Amino acid sequence: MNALSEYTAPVSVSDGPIVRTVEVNKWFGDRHILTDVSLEIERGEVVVLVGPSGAGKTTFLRTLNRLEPIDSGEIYVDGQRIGERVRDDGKVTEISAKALAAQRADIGFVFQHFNLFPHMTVLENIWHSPVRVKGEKKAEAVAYARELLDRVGLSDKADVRPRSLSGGQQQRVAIARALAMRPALMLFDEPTSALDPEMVGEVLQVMQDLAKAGMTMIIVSHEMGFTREVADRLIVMDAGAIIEQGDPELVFSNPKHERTRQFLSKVL
Ligand SMILES: Nc1ncnc2c1ncn2[C@@H]1O[C@H](COP(=O)(O)OP(=O)(O)OP(=O)(O)O)[C@@H](O)[C@H]1O
Repeated sequence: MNALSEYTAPVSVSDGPIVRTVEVNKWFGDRHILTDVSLEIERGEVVVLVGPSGAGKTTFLRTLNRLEPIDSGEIYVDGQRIGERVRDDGKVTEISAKALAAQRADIGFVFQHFNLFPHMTVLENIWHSPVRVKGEKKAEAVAYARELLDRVGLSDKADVRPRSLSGGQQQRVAIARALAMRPALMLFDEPTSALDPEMVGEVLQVMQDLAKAGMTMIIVSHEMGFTREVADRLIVMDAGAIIEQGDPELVFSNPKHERTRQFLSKVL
C-alpha cells in the first residue's frame, strides 16, 4: 500500500490552533452531556479521545462540525467560529445553511459505519462531494479521487460498487472520500469498531500513513496499541468533561485520575 505522503493540506486562514473550544456545554433535555469542554489542538497533532461509554466523545466530535448545536461556549476550526457569528451587539446567531456547508467541507468525518452511496461506484463515491459541494471541476476531482484510491491501496476497485468490498475496504474508501474534500482536519469516530478483527489493521495503517503525512486528526478509538504508536496526545473524557490528558505513554503508565485508571484497566 502506498503511503499517503503526498497529502496536501489546504491553505489555512489562520496561524493559531486548528481547533479551539471554549467552555462548550451541551444538554440533551435535562441531561448535561458536555460540561465546560475547553481544548486546543495544534496543526498536525494526532489526538486520541477515550473514555467510558456515554462519556460524551461522539457528541463532542459532532459539535466540532455542528452536527450537534451547542448550548453555550465557542468552537473555532482554523480560526473560524463554527456555525455561529457574533453580531455587533454581541448576540450570537446561526450562520446560513450554505455557509455552514462550506465550513463543514473543511472537516473530514469518518464514522463507525461508512455509509457509502450504494448506487455509485467506489470512484464516484469519492469525487461526488468535491464536485457537488465544493464546485470542483469534474476532471480534477476524478483525478484526485484516483490518486486517493491508490493511496489507500484500492486502485483496482475504482469501478465496483461498495457492496462488493469488505468492511475494511469500505472504510478505506470512506477515508478517501473524506480526504477528497481536502479537509483541514479529520475526525474519526470509532472507525474500526464495526470491522471484523482481521480488517482493523489495514484501516489503522491508512490512518497511520495519514498521521505521518501531517494530517491533524481527532480519533475516538479504543485501539490502544495504535494510540501508543501514533497519538501525540491522549485525552480522557468522563461524564462529559475532560478529566486527564497528556502523552499516551505517560497517561498509560501513571494515570492521575481514578476514573482514568478504571477505564484503562479495561482497554490496555
Ligand atoms: N440525540 C440524543 N438525544 C438524547 N441523548 C443523547 C443523544 N445523543 C447522545 N445522547 C446521550 O448523551 C450521552 C453521551 O453520548 P455519546 O454518544 O456522546 O457518548 P460516547 O462517549 O461517545 O459513548 P460510546 O463510547 O458508547 O459511543 C449518552 O448518555 C447518550 O445516551
